Amino acid sequence: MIHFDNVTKVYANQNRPALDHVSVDVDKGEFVFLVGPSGSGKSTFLRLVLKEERPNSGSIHVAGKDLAKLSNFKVPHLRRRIGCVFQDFRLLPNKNVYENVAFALEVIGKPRRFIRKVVPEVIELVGLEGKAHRMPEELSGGEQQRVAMARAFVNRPMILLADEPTGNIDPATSIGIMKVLDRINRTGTTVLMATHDAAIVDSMRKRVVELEDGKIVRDQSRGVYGQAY
Ligand SMILES: Nc1ncnc2c1ncn2[C@@H]1O[C@H](COP(=O)(O)OP(=O)(O)OP(=O)(O)O)[C@@H](O)[C@H]1O
Repeated sequence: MIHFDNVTKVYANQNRPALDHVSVDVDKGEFVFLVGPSGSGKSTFLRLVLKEERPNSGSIHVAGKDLAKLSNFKVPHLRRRIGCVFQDFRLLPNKNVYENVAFALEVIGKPRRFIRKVVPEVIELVGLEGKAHRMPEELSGGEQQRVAMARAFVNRPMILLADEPTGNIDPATSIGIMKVLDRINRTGTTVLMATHDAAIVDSMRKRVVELEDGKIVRDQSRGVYGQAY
């Protein structure tokens, strides 16, 4: 589903690569944690998957497509098939829960009847039934992140990228967020989550890919946050 072959990314005016000869394969339906210290290249990896950045060398395939050969006008189509969740939720403050989720489908032209059917289903999937008419400011951080996950998932993306999704959420609430990500993963969506949250990584026992100074230093199935000896 995601295939990096010897990928190097050096940002302009930087002498050290953000990613340095990275090769990794993520299969359809996998759940992968991307861990590593601040500045190790996790966000750069996610941006390359979305073709928000281009590598200096190496090749990247996403869902069988060589991103180097993907013309600019096809990039929005790629991004439509990849859901994104961020640390800071990024909800529309003047739309309620239902409208925030529905908006993701409206902008890609889905019919109103379809939207009315699937939005309540996804709101229920993330555990927010009964809260569809709340405004973001009337929700806890954990609930806002559930809305963001519903919005990212409502179009049934093949991949969900999560960049530090529990970064602004207390540990007890984070467990609920991870249950939703696990539920999304069980529908067949490939999940790639960048995180510093050791407790969460240790509790999930999923594949762990660790970056350090832009290099993969560990790739472990059913791993933990720190190196397990
Ligand atoms: N737009 C940019 N321009 C120049 N350098 C950048 C840019 N984005 C990231 N970098 C540099 O690339 C390296 C990797 O950064 P990246 O954001 O991918 O790390 P990260 O592991 O996601 O860190 P964090 O956990 O703090 O988010 C860092 O040295 C960073 O300073």
